[in-house]
Amino acid sequence: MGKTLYEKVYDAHVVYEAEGELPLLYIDRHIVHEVTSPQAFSGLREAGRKLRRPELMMATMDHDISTQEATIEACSCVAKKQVTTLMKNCEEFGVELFGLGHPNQGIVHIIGPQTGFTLPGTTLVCGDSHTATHGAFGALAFGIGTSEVEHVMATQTLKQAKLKTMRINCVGKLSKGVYAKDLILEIARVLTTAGATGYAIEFAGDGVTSLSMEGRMTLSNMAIEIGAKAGMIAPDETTFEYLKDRPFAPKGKDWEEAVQYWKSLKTDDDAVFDKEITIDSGHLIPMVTWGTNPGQVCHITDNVPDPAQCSNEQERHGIEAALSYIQIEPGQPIAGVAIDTVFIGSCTNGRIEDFREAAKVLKGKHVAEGVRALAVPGSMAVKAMAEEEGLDQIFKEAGFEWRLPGCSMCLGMNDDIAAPGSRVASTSNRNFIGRQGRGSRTHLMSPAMAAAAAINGKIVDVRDYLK
Ligand SMILES: CC(C)[C@H](C(=O)O)[C@@H](O)C(=O)O
Ligand code: SF4
Repeated sequence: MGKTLYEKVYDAHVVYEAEGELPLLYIDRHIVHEVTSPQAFSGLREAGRKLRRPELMMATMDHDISTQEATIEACSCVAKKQVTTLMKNCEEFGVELFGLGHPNQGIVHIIGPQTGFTLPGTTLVCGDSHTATHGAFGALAFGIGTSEVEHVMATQTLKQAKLKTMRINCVGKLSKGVYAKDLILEIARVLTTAGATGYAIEFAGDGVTSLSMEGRMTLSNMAIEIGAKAGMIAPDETTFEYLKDRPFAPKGKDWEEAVQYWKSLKTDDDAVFDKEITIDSGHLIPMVTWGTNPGQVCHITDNVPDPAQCSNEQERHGIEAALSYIQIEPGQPIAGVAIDTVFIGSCTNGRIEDFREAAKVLKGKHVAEGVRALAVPGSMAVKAMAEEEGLDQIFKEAGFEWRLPGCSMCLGMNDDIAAPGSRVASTSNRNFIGRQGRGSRTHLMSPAMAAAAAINGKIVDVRDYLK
């Protein structure tokens, strides 16, 4: 029987399998950030250990740094400590750090791919739940806990159970005004946030292969939001084209050999998945979340659910609680809901294409009165590219604040916090209660949809603005 893409990468990395224990996998790549690494470094220091392969690690700061000023002074108290600790640790243990102001600095899941550190067929880990993002390249990438971070640092291996496999076949290319973000939100609607628990997903079909690498990363990024540990996409010409000549990608003869190998990283025709589902991506329309998890989402033309019409008691309570927090009437249309804050950024939608698409909507327009709008590039490279194309001007002229790279209002660990009671049109990946600031409410959507919401002061169908 043939193998799936996941099985091929997993099997190629098993270094030891003791009876009755989980297989030990070799880890090719490890990225660290300021929030989940301090204890791991301390553990190593206390045990008198060194890093097994420091050259396979990359470090950056993203979660709680200021996006207004690239200095330690501009960081909050806790952030200052985490940032300086990371600097000291990287110095002491010999890890390459892309710190504040460095041209490679940015959100972990944006700088890995952009520098060619993320490669097909590798195992890649990071102490961060959205590590699945790198699976868009055909890497087996997943988030790990702090004790696992320490284990990888010390041994370059990790014990990992083999996951169940699921293929999500996306049939049909996305139409104008519909993006990878809409596709993953539709998948979350169909599967719910627990639908892929225990699985490694493979995203397939022409709805996926027609996407750019940026779009594919948006899909893989949110695999965790439907419960999956990994979200992989088979590497193809689009992948190779994206990676060629990136600083850490192989060069010359090594590149040729690597591409040869990467071409084998496809699910075999006779491989069997534990589960397969099909999504009609060809007829998809823009999506917006109405609740407090990414699975509570509907099409822009829909009304939010009415709990009174729900026969399942648990589901009814879930809807009631979400609507009560989010303050939307049962059965109300999602279009037309007023927003006062807009956030375009994060590891889901903080890439160059995201700013290009939002800028198309914003060009020559201004955000509605009373709307606070932030545009936060995912990395210094994205920022530089956007500025070279003049996108920053479009954002600024539209009344957006154009910031420095970081996680920013995705989770409000720095001072980019949504005000209590505010309602945010956000391109990030989590709409949990209070995620962007205590008492704030989040509606997840694509960058183009967020831009359209910004200029209208309410949730609208972006397709009306792209004619
Ligand atoms: C702070 C960090 C550990 C966290 C995560 O693991 O995901 C963050 O990135 C998030 O998105 O909530
Ligand atoms: S941008 Fe948001 S989701 Fe991504 S790593 Fe940062 S906090 Fe986590």
